[in-house]
Amino acid sequence: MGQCQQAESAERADSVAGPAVTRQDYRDAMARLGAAVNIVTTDGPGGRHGFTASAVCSVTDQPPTLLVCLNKGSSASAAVHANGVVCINTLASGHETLSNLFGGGKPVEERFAGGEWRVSQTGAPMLVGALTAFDCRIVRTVEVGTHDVLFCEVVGLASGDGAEGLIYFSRRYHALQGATHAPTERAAGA
Ligand SMILES: NC(=O)C1=CN([C@@H]2O[C@H](COP(=O)(O)OP(=O)(O)OC[C@H]3O[C@@H](n4cnc5c(N)ncnc54)[C@H](O)[C@@H]3O)[C@@H](O)[C@H]2O)C=CC1
Ligand SMILES: Cc1cc2nc3c(=O)[nH]c(=O)nc-3n(C[C@H](O)[C@H](O)[C@H](O)COP(=O)(O)O)c2cc1C
Repeated sequence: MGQCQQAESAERADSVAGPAVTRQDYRDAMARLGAAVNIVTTDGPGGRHGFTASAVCSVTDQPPTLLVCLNKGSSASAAVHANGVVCINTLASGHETLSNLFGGGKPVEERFAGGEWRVSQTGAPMLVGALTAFDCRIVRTVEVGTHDVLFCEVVGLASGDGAEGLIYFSRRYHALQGATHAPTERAAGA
């Protein structure tokens, strides 16, 4: 086996019988799957932290639950696990700079200085001006490969009046036109 083939085979996903899919193949395919952009924040005994996440998905509405995939190597990981709470702040168009601030490599204080925050019911920072925000307790964590899948039960919600969403697609941000609606705020089940 030549050097190139060896390197390629080392890059293949860890699957016994599955097709040969490299990490780069997978990422290139995922780049074609558009997703909302969120800043996931936390605070508590483990300290304040936050990271940008597109791997966020609704699981069930009873009890209202989302999942978030967090890279175990992220600088936010220890704080998220220690605090056991997160606020999933879904970004609106115009939040691209904030998304990049929380997208890695910046000190925590610099990240939070880029936005206006208030303290949610769980204590996690809630972004003023977020399209919508889910205040959550982490009820279960499942480790898969490089990531922890956090199952987050929603205990409070806040929706802003922003009309345009933000989508990450093809490694770029795109504004998404939507209908304007009145701001709401409520605890889950209310
Ligand atoms: N789920 C994740 O952990 C994601 C991580 N990122 C990180 O943001 C940076 C820039 O990303 P892009 O400009 O989109 O280029 P990219 O080529 O690194 O990623 C393309 C797509 O692949 C997926 N992806 C990337 N890294 C992943 C990972 N470690 N685990 C699972 N899925 C992953 C995402 O859907 C992403 O939009 C990279 O460092 C990337 O690792 C970005 C999106 C999702
Ligand atoms: C648009 C975008 C989406 C991202 N989505 C995720 C994600 O879903 N899960 C994740 O663990 N990291 C995601 N990241 C990467 C993290 O925001 C961050 O870079 C990573 O946690 C490492 O950051 P650190 O410098 O704090 O360690 C994303 C980055 C960007 C720019």
